[in-house]
Amino acid sequence: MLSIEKRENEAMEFLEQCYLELSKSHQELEQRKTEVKKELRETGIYQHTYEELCHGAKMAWRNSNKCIGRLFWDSMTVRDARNIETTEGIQKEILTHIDFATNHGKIRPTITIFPTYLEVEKQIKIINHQFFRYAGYETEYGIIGDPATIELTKYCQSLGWEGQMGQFDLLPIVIQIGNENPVWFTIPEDLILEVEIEHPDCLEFNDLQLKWYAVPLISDMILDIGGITYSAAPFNGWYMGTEIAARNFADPFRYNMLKKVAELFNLNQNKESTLWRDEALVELNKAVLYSYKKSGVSMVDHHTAAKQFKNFEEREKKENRELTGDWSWLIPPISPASTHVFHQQYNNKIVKPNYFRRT
Ligand code: HEM
Ligand SMILES: N=C(Nc1cccc(CNC[C@@H]2CCCN2)c1)c1cccs1
Repeated sequence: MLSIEKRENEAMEFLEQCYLELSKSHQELEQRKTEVKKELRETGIYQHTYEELCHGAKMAWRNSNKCIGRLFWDSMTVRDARNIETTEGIQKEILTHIDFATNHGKIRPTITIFPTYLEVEKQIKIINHQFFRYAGYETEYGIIGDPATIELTKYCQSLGWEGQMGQFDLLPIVIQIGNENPVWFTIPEDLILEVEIEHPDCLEFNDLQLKWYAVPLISDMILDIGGITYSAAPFNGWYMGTEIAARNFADPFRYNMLKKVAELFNLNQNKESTLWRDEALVELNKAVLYSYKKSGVSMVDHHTAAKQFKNFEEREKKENRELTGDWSWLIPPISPASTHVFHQQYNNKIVKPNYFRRT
């Protein structure tokens, strides 16, 4: 927990940067700093104006070193849900976020910010890592579904949720206020947009019966703006194809599909040097990009994403802001050296506002 002193310094630093970027007058800045100092001294916390909250959430995205998608940082929709206090209210806001962000496939980067409290017993926590995620089941015949969610699946079952033991059962969303009993709910069918994965040139690809959800919606990161941390601030963008095709479907500890794809394309798996893994990965990535495009669901390929990131680098330079980045996350998992990112170094300094993993 931040000391009052530390929180005040972070608040002042944020207000100076934020008001400068919003071209506010010196007067407005000084007046606001006085107000915030007073509120902090009296209550130990302070309430952001909507403008500060909105710009702060965008600055946090702009400062996310691991994110290749930051060119569009200023165009995010920021939904202020700080007036919501009940689990019913939270559920309604979450479903409205999903509907608005999905937008029938033309995905809108969006964040919903729930209230934050000093009192631990009032803190809102969304248990899920992402709103959309498939269940993982350990059975005596092996694992069904996504191995990455086995623990969360067991936890949801302990709360009374019953899965269908399928490869792609969407898990419920679980929220908890303070130490109250967690509340769970399923996402209504009409709000769920998924993409069936097919290959542009190989009909048998459909036999793999692969699909994935349209909207990546991270719900377990903490938004830190000017010394205030928001523990429930779910945000979404659109997927980069490699996330699904080179990791979720390809990792041996996820859906582990490379062998099956190689069989489908009659690739010679007798020795590594036939590069059958690499060929299977490319076919899988082509299928994912083709399927999202065909379904009208937003997605970016890793080459286009790298070019957009190059634009971001140039624009940040023009704005006289020091670019920060985490090279090991910014390079895509396939053909990394075919992008400029691989051949460049990035300063991995942590700048706030930012999004942080829950510890
Ligand atoms: C608009 C399209 C976007 C694309 C294509 C994109 C792409 C990515 C990718 C590929 C990663 C690496 C993820 C992984 O390897 O697991 C990433 C990480 C990240 N992105 Fe973005 N992003 C987008 C929008 C956003 C938005 C709207 C936010 C927040 C407002 C955001 C914040 C982050 C953060 C915090 C991480 C690091 C996550 C972690 O530490 O685990 N991104 N992004
Ligand atoms: N395209 C996206 N991908 C993304 C972004 C942040 C975090 C994640 C999930 N990363 C964790 C997984 C699991 C370990 C390595 N990757 C995905 C977005 C998700 C939300 C906004 S954009």
